[in-house]
Amino acid sequence: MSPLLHVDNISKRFGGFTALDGVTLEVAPGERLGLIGPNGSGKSTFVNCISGTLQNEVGSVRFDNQVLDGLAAHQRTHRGLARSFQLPRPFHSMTLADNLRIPLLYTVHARPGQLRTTAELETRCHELLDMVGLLAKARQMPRDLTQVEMRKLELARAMAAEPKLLIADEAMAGLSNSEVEDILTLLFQLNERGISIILIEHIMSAVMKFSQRLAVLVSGKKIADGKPDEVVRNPEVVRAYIGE
Ligand SMILES: Nc1ncnc2c1ncn2[C@@H]1O[C@H](COP(=O)(O)OP(=O)(O)OP(=O)(O)O)[C@@H](O)[C@H]1O
Repeated sequence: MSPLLHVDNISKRFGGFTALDGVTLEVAPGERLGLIGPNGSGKSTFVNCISGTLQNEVGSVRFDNQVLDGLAAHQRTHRGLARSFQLPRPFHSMTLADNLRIPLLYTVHARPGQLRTTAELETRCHELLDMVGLLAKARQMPRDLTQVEMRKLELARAMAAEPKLLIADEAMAGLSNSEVEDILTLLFQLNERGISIILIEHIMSAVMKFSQRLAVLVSGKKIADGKPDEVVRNPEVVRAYIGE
């Protein structure tokens, strides 16, 4: 089976500093990949290059058999590549339902025929809020949400784009154990619907539970990629963490 995402040898510099140095990575359809690395190792830069927030100077990104190089972030989202942000970015002056209507409307325009009527759009909005357990708060504002609810809203907003691949960038940071479990359950449910997921996370128990495969970035380079229990025993990976 050909990979859904194929990142080939990408590099990114900020002035004289190399944040990503020739990283190659593949994600299969339906796969759950954990991406870890010490602080500043280049995980967010990698995600930003894949999702089009940043443009890599070297290398290429192919997704769903299309080359994404040069495309803007919104064009990549239209093609089925969505991400949630480390710091949720809702529209603060809008209700939760409106926070989903906006990306849903955007998806309609991007993919004509996907959602045709207002009723269909409302149904989808309802489904997304229900999926993340926020239906009862549809008319409330983001400021009324707890931290874990805010993360769920962020994931629902990413899901409004009907992605084939979801990149969850530190969706669990700062949450309690039970809240982490909540988010994990949600991510597993999304994966069961066939969505590939890249989980970027520092909480290792969550990463190990979730990931079918684990890749490790250190100083902008991929130093390991394979079965999670083998990767975490890899001496180079152990050194990178102990030396942090
Ligand atoms: N816009 C930028 N300009 C200059 N340097 C940057 C920029 N963005 C990131 N960097 C640097 O690139 C390196 C990689 O940063 P990045 O945020 O990708 O790491 P990370 O692995 O996501 O870290 P964390 O786990 O702390 O979120 C860091 O040294 C960071 O300071």
